[in-house]
Amino acid sequence: MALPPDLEAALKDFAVRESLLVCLDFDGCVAELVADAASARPIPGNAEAIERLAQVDGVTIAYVSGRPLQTLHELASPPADALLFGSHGAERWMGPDSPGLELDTAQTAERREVLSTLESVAAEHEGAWVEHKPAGGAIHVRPIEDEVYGEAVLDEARSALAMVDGAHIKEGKQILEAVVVKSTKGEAIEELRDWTSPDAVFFAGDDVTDEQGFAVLRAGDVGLKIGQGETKAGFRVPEPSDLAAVLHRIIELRAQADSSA
Ligand SMILES: O=P(O)(O)OC[C@H]1O[C@H](O[C@H]2O[C@H](CO)[C@@H](O)[C@H](O)[C@H]2O)[C@H](O)[C@@H](O)[C@@H]1O
Repeated sequence: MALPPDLEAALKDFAVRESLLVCLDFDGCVAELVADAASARPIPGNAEAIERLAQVDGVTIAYVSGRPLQTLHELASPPADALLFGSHGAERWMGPDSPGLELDTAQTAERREVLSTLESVAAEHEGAWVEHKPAGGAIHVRPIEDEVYGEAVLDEARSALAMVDGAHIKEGKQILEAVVVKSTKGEAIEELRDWTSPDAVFFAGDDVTDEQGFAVLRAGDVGLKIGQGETKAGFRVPEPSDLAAVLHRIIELRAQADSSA
C-alpha cells in the first residue's frame, strides 16, 4: 500500500528519533472488528509488523485498549516486553511489579450495579449480550442484525446507566461500556510517555475512546486514525490491515537512517 504523502512525510521525521513509543489500540486497529468478541485476533500482517518493530532498538510497543488486561494478553499475544494498558487505562502491565486493579468497596458495589443494569437491558433484547469486565461492563449489540434497533438498545442502556452512581460511560462501535474507575486512553498515553520518556509517540486507533488518546499527542508525534469518522488524529488510513504498511515503513526508515549514520 502506498502511504498518503502527508503520512509519509510525518513518518520520515518520526522514525529517525532516538527513542520511540508506539501505542496501539486493539479492536478495529490491530484486529478486525468481528461479531464474536472472543474470536478477535491480530491481522497476521499486523502481528508480524508489530513483532518486527518490537525488535528495533529504541522502540517500545504499548497496547492501549478497552479490553481487560488478561483478555488483551490472551487475544493480542503482544511482544514479550510490550507495555499494556487495559480497561481504557484502568488496568496496566508495566512489568512484574505492576499493581493489579483493586476496586474499593464503593467501586465494587457500583460495578455490581452496572452489570445488573446492563444484564436487565440485554435480557429484553435478543442478540444483546453483556461483557463482564474487571472495572465495569459493556453491552454489545453487534449480533443484532437491525442496526437501528441495536442503537435503540444502546440508548436504553445509556438511560439506565445514568441512574447508576460512579458509572463512567465509554462510547464505542455497537457497544456501550460503563467503568467505575475514572481513566482515559489519553491519561494512559501520558503515563506511558512519563514512564518511557520517548522522543516521539505514535498512536493508532479507530474508535471514539481513541480520540482522547489523539488529543494528548504533541508536535512530532503521529496520530493515525483507522477508518472513517471525525478525528483529532493528524493522519488516516482506511482499514485495520493498512496498519502493517505504516509499521513496516517506520522500520524501513529507521534502518535507512542507521545505515547512513
Ligand atoms: O480499545 P479497543 O482495543 O478497541 O477495545 C474496545 C472494545 O473492543 C471490543 O468490542 C469491539 O470489538 C468486538 C470484536 O471485534 C466487536 O464485536 C464489538 O462490536 C466492538 O465494540 C471489546 O469487546 C470491548 O471489551 C473493548 O472495550
